[in-house]
Amino acid sequence: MDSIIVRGGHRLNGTVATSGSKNAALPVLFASLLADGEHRFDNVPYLRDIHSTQELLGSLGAHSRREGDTLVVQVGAPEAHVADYEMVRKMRASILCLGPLLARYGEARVSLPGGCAIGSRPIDLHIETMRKLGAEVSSDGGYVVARAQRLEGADILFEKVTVGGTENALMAASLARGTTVIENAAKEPEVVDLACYLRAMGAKISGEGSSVITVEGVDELHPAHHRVVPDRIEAGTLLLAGAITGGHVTVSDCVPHHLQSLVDKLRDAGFRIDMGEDSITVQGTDGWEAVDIATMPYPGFPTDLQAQFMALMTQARGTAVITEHIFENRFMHVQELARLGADITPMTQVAVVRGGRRKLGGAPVMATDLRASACLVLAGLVAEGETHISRIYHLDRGYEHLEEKLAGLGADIERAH
Ligand SMILES: CC(=O)N[C@H]1[C@@H](OP(=O)(O)OP(=O)(O)OC[C@H]2O[C@@H](n3ccc(=O)[nH]c3=O)[C@H](O)[C@@H]2O)O[C@H](CO)[C@@H](O)[C@@H]1O
Ligand SMILES: C=C(OP(=O)(O)O)C(=O)O
Repeated sequence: MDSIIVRGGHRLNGTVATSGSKNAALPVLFASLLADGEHRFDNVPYLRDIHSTQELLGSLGAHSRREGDTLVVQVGAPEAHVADYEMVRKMRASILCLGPLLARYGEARVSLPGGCAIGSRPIDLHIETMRKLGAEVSSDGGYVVARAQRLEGADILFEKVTVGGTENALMAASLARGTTVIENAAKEPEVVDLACYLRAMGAKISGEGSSVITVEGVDELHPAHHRVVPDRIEAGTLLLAGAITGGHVTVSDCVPHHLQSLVDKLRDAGFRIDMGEDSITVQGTDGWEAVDIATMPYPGFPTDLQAQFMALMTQARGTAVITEHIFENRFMHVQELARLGADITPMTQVAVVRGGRRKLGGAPVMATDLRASACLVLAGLVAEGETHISRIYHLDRGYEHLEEKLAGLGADIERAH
């Protein structure tokens, strides 16, 4: 099993490019199920989750091939409308085939994703949405089974902001009869990117990026060409890598305003940040202050950057309070950071990080989930000696060539096979 070895103590310097977004690429790939023919997606990162999605789409009659960073998906009639447990288990985003399959074929059988390391990850809001759109939904042997002759537009008010739920609603409503109004919709850039692709396919959507989205259903959609938005979480992780080493790093090929909440917190901590048209630069500093964060739906501080920000706070002057509002168990990295010498008290939703410029020391640690892995890499960049991170397959689900990108900035990091 692969692991990553980091030898800390090098300031990062230089420019590094952002890849396409995992969390935006997955929904648009699932949206391709809504129309037969050839769909083209540029800027699709090489990631384990993308590969898993290709496998799942293949089992649903949508075969794909790579042309460099472009993924071409050829959609044809599937033999069955089933997302198998073995595939869904590998990747929770598989639930995003529920809306497209149901809207297109009038039936879907999708394995229940179950919980994962970061939390229980229920799908009740997805199911409720399909019911509101007129589907009959039941569960059978660990699968959600949904059926509808033709979905009917409806008013959907989400009791909680849900990114995946909003995405499934958008895809299903695009082929429903009549108008759907989604209230308390997620405003994440990945939702906006999906709406853009659906519109390119002929969908009639307005209001994406705000909390009310309106969809006028159409009878048919067609394949289209789309460029996946840059990965704001990868960009944020790379920026934090520069910050934690006191380095001077420019993260290019990103959408700076997608990272406003992180930039604000970095400035509060005392970092100098310059925002360009499609780049962000963090300037080296030798000391920074502790600042509190609380994760929130966009445009709030992203849950997917909480672990990496915690690594930065272990090196701050003072005490930072980190509150996780999205997932109930997203502090698995705390115990591993403690193995490197960090002083953190985790409570139910809150972790108290006592920084005080405490030196971390290298140690063997274990990645427990995707962003926790990135957090340990960042901590390893400043830990004295060698940090050996195992179970790195989590990282490969969401970061393209992370160790090459960091090595390009001057980090001493390598992958051991
Ligand atoms: C709002 C938010 O920040 N969502 C994050 C969530 O998206 P993802 O789409 O995975 O999760 P949701 O946005 O749906 O979840 C938001 C909250 O709603 C709850 N929920 C969700 C669906 C449901 O049917 N019932 C229910 O109770 C979840 O448990 C969670 O507490 O994880 C992704 C991967 O880390 C992040 O990129 C997203 O930014
Ligand atoms: C947890 C994540 O992904 P997923 O929703 O695919 O598990 C993530 O992107 O941080």
